[in-house]
Amino acid sequence: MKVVEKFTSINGEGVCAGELAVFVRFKGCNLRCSYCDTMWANEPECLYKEETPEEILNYVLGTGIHNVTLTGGEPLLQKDIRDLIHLLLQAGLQVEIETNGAVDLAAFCEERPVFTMDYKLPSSGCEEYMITKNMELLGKDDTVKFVSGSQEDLLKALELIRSYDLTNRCHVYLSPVFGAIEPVQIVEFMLKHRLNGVRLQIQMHKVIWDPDERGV
Ligand SMILES: C[S@@+](CC[C@H](N)C(=O)[O-])C[C@H]1O[C@@H](n2cnc3c(N)ncnc32)[C@H](O)[C@@H]1O
Ligand SMILES: Nc1nc2[nH]cc(C(=O)O)c2c(=O)[nH]1
Ligand code: SF4
Ligand SMILES: [Mg+2]
Repeated sequence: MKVVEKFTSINGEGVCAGELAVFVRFKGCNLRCSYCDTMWANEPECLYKEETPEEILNYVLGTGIHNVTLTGGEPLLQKDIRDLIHLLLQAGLQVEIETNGAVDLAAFCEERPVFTMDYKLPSSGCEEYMITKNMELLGKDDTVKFVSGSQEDLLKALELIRSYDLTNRCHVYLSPVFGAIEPVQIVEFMLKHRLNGVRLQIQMHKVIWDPDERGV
């Protein structure tokens, strides 16, 4: 598997935000979002270490931390990702996958990690690649995240939350594209539309550390 970084930190995003987590970041992505904060991991020349699922499991076990986040890049494009998910779950770890909404989740639903799935909104430039039937595969422990950079994005998120009844299916987060929209604008939008059951999320690691710092 093509690993570009592994580190321990607090999870800065999602339902486990604030808890310790081990991160494994994989190289390569099938999208190119306008705002991507880890585009370096998607570049063909990015250096990586080839590691087996067993080696990754051993690293994770060695940290003594129970939450594992697989991210990237797009982690579900790694050839051995199913083997890795299997090993981590078998070891009793809490496995979260950050995925971009452009990979069919049906293939990953037997042995179930927790999915944090983005729906890429208009300002990402990648909305056309969204596989909307993924929404129907999500359950109460999963999350749909709308990373929003404009009012147009927020209106699209609202439409999807309503049409898929997302707040009754899974966790729903609105998160600002870092630096593109003020969090208060999202709060105002939530109040205006009475978005009960939806949470605002700010990437906590970008508040704690320099926003461009890697490995945190
Ligand atoms: C770098 S992506 C990797 C996983 C997967 N490719 C995806 O997009 O979900 C991890 C998370 O960071 C979010 N993200 C990337 N750039 C961001 C930015 N500039 N501001 C806020 N969130 C960002 C993505 O939307 C995604 O939820
Ligand atoms: N601390 C921290 N938490 C995170 N949660 C999701 C991340 C990601 O890049 O997917 C991330 C990250 O890069 N750092
Ligand atoms: S899908 Fe994720 S990793 Fe890929 S470009 Fe978009 S934010 Fe970056
Ligand atoms: Mg990140």
